[in-house]
Amino acid sequence: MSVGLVSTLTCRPAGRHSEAPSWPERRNVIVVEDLTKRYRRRTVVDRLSFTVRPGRVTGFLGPNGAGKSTTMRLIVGLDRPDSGRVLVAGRRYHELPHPPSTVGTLLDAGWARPAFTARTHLRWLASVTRTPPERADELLEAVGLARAARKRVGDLSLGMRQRLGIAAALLGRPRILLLDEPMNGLDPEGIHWIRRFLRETAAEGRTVLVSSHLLSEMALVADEVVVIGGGRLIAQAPTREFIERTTRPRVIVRAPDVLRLQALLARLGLDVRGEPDGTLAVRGAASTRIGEIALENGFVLSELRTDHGSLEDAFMETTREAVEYQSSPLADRPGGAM
Ligand SMILES: Nc1ncnc2c1ncn2[C@@H]1O[C@H](COP(=O)(O)OP(=O)(O)OP(=O)(O)O)[C@@H](O)[C@H]1O
Repeated sequence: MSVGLVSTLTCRPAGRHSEAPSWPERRNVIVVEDLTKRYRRRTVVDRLSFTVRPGRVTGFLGPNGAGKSTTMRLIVGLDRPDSGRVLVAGRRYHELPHPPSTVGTLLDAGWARPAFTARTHLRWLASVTRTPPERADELLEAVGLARAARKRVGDLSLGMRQRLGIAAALLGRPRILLLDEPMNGLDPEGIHWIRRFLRETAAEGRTVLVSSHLLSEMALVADEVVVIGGGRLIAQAPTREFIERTTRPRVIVRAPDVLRLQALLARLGLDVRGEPDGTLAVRGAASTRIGEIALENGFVLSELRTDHGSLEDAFMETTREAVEYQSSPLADRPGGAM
């Protein structure tokens, strides 16, 4: 599949709008301000504020039911907030002069008419968004669906429907992309493609907000994360900083005489754990100190490094209290829930 798609998304010349001075004017920024949404009596987005900036991929993370999709719908005016506001490129979504060229969205890849072919679906969308029909073919090629162009939407696999949804989001050559779980159902090649695509899109100065539960993927692709739980903001930070601030670093040590070294470090009051791969995970001292202890006591080390933990560790740590739908210990055991 080609990633040349990104280079086909050309930016339009910057234009200034005449808004009230208090409204942000920066072209590609999404500002979510004190946003609240209730369904019946239930508050699902709760005084949420964050900013999504261009030139980077922003991962939108949260446990099931945290309010990510609702927030995305509110950003593009598919739902009305009870209070607060969202500014997209300095305006409310419905005030944008030509929304498809400002914001491209993938919010529900399943909404296309099943009887349409992939090509008809995209061409139909092109006609309603006043986009040249050739763009549909160009995008089918770019997202790897050229050979499935004549297949009915209803016959496409989940991953193919995701690709079609991404193509639809790109029709208007938008400056801002909002993608809700774009990796759902994609095969490894598709995931590799979307990773490159997101990075290249951000590198072109566009704004990318992408939600996903695939935290190892988000660790690779997201420069920054917005983490929510129970509709509230938990964190907004560069991904690395979020991980380092949230997880307790461990020093990983590998040594031929691992058991004696483990005993020594434990005697010195350090928290030492033997790992299944034969390394020691040590907490309570920096790697330099552990190196010194090893040297002073004649131990040979074959590995010594600091492990800051993963995005998943940081996510689990920060969202623990906000997790609404939690599996029971029984279901954690292989076959336990059967
Ligand atoms: N139209 C609606 N009517 C009533 N409740 C709704 C509606 N849409 C969403 N909700 C509720 O709002 C809460 C937040 O849902 P939302 O889909 O935004 O969460 P999410 O973070 O995207 O979850 P997931 O990761 O599971 O997709 C959920 O409890 C959901 O049931």
